[in-house]
Amino acid sequence: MKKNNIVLVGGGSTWTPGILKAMTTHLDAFALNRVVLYDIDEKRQEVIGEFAKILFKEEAPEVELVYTTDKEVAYKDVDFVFCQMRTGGFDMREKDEKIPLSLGVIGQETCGPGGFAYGLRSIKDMIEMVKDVRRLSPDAWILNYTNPAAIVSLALDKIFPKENKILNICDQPVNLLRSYSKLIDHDVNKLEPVYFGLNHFGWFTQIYDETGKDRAPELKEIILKGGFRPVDAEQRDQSWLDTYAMVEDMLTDFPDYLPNTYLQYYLYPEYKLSTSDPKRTRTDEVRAGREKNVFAECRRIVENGTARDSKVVHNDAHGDMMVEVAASIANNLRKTFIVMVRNDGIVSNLPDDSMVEVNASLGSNGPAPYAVGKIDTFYKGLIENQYAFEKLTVEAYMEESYGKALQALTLNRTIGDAKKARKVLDALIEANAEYWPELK
Ligand SMILES: NC(=O)c1ccc[n+]([C@@H]2O[C@H](COP(=O)([O-])OP(=O)(O)OC[C@H]3O[C@@H](n4cnc5c(N)ncnc54)[C@H](O)[C@@H]3O)[C@@H](O)[C@H]2O)c1
Ligand SMILES: O=P(O)(O)OC[C@H]1O[C@H](O[C@H]2[C@H](O)[C@@H](O)[C@@H](O)O[C@@H]2CO)[C@H](O)[C@@H](O)[C@@H]1O
Ligand SMILES: [Mn+2]
Repeated sequence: MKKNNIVLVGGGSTWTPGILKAMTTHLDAFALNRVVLYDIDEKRQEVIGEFAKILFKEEAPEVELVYTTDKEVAYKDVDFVFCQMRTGGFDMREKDEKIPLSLGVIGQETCGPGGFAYGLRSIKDMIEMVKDVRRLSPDAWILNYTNPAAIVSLALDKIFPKENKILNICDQPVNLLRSYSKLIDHDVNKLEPVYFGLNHFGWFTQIYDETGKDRAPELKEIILKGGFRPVDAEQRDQSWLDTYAMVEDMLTDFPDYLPNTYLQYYLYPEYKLSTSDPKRTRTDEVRAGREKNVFAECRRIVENGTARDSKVVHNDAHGDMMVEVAASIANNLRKTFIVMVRNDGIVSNLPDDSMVEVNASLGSNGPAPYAVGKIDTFYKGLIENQYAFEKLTVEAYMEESYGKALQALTLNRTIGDAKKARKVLDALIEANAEYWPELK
């Protein structure tokens, strides 16, 4: 089996320890030669990088581990790029959440005006990353997790239309599947989901088990009777528990399919707004929780010189999935994953150039998506509205157009009012002056 050279972009991310741990536990499936951690923030990178050296010395001593802030080192001769950057960091995520909330609309990392603002920041850095990678590693696979993945994937598809080695993926479907598997006490690896939609905007239509039986009806009944909690509820902050609980409401109103949790912001914007605190948002929870714990634990491990007793770097859906996706491509396994691809007729009554999130078999020639066919009016209407928002957002960036930005935000279901959209847009322009193109 070929041994791969990997670069993890956003090497100082809170998710990096878990991904590295997953790499060390999947070496039989995904062989490694060299792992480079790359970040633009030297301090963050050093803490996680020193931890990584200990982890790899203990769990995978044959693999070379390097960390750097030099992109010439990072992108040279790699087979796979795992990309998970956050342009503007948590300081800007906080503004994405708090500015809209202070103006009376939803403030969220990837949905509504927060996702719009984050999107305009991410696109620039993502274009630069793709160009750098292609200069230094023309054949590398770029596996992107950077959010807002819906907008990033659409922008990259428009800007690099001939690229066939960029794949955008989200871990939310796999994480939901793990939670369903717990509800019916079934091995998650034996469940086969069928899914359609846009990223953070989709539905599971069936959940087949190994006998071919669709378990979705049973799952819906269980959730409608007893609610829904994530598989790792003990490790979740309150906002994620509230989010999962909303699945019961969505199923009560729209019982056809099992919804992605992110649909709560589009279906119940007024309720979500009324239960949000503009002074304390998800960013505050992450800073006080995951970020603080991950960095403290990495420092502790470095001080002790061993990672063997560590809990923070445990595997979850995120790390496992990233490595399994890479393994399926590297070794032409053609396993099925839910990924983002250009529609091109997969959902036959949606625009060809939308980036849909659907099942695909994943091998060395990339994703081979499965056809979905026609979707019903309610779902088509919701998706077309959201897709128009995403497309206008990307066009606003590419054409540096204030008018398109205003159209995008006016269309978004979390706003739906042009005067509100203009207020939020103007406030976000001011906050993002350092990151966005000038919108004229
Ligand atoms: N697709 C998914 O389902 C999924 C799941 C989890 C996280 N994410 C995304 O992964 C990313 C990281 O999330 P996080 O919460 O760990 O954030 P984080 O801020 O902890 O980590 C991101 C890191 O990226 C670095 N960075 C910023 N710009 C960079 C650039 N141009 N080049 C290299 N590094 C850069 C930052 O310095 C930071 O250390 C975010 O985009 C997040 O939305 C996606
Ligand atoms: O608010 P955050 O930073 O905790 O999370 C935002 C991300 O949420 C989703 O990711 C889930 C993931 O699916 C699951 O495996 C688990 O690790 O929790 C994460 C949330 O904490 C979402 O899919 C990502 O796109 C978001 O970035
Ligand atoms: Mn996601």
